[in-house]
Amino acid sequence: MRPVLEARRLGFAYEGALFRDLSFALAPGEALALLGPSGSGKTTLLHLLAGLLPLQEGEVYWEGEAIRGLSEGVLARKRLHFLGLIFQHHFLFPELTALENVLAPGYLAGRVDRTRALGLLDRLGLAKRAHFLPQRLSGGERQRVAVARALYLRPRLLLADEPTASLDRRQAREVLALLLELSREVGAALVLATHDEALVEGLPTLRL
Ligand SMILES: Nc1ncnc2c1ncn2[C@@H]1O[C@H](COP(=O)(O)OP(=O)(O)OP(=O)(O)O)[C@@H](O)[C@H]1O
Repeated sequence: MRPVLEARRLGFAYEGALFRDLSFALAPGEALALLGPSGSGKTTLLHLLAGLLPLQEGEVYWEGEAIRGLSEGVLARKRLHFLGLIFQHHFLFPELTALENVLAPGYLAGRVDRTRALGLLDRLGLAKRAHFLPQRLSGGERQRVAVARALYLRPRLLLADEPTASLDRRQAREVLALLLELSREVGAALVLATHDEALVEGLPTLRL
């Protein structure tokens, strides 16, 4: 099967080299944990994989297509459907309800399906919170809304940057378990950056 994401011999340096010669490929539904201490380059690598930072050495392929050389406009259009992003901070719109936040990418893509959004919130244990504003949700609940939003347009690839770092242990495990379960279910590849080795025990890992 063609990989969803392939990184071939990636290297990147700011002043000094951050990493070099990184290669991996992910099939649909596969997950990879990026492990490394603060400053090791996890966010930088995710940005390269997302086409948000220009490549230096090596290549990134999205479903077999090299992203080097694609214009900003083309990348942005592809990203909307190909990629779901989840960050350490949830970045929900504070003035929109949980449901409206999940639907937000749908407005951009012209695909507004309230039933799908409600179904995702339900899968994430948030059926009763659909009409709450983010300020009335717990940290774990907000992050689960962010997961639902990232999944809404059925992305092929999910990139998650320390998505559980602001949560307590129990909530972190819950959010991670749901993220893994749902990405497998929809056949999205997942790259998850974390400094927390215990949290991702058992997952394939790449160390920076
Ligand atoms: N725009 C930039 N210019 C110069 N150096 C940068 C820039 N962005 C990041 N760096 C440096 O690159 C290194 C890696 O940063 P990066 O954010 O990728 O690490 P990280 O592993 O994600 O860290 P954290 O877990 O703390 O988020 C850091 O030392 C950082 O200071």
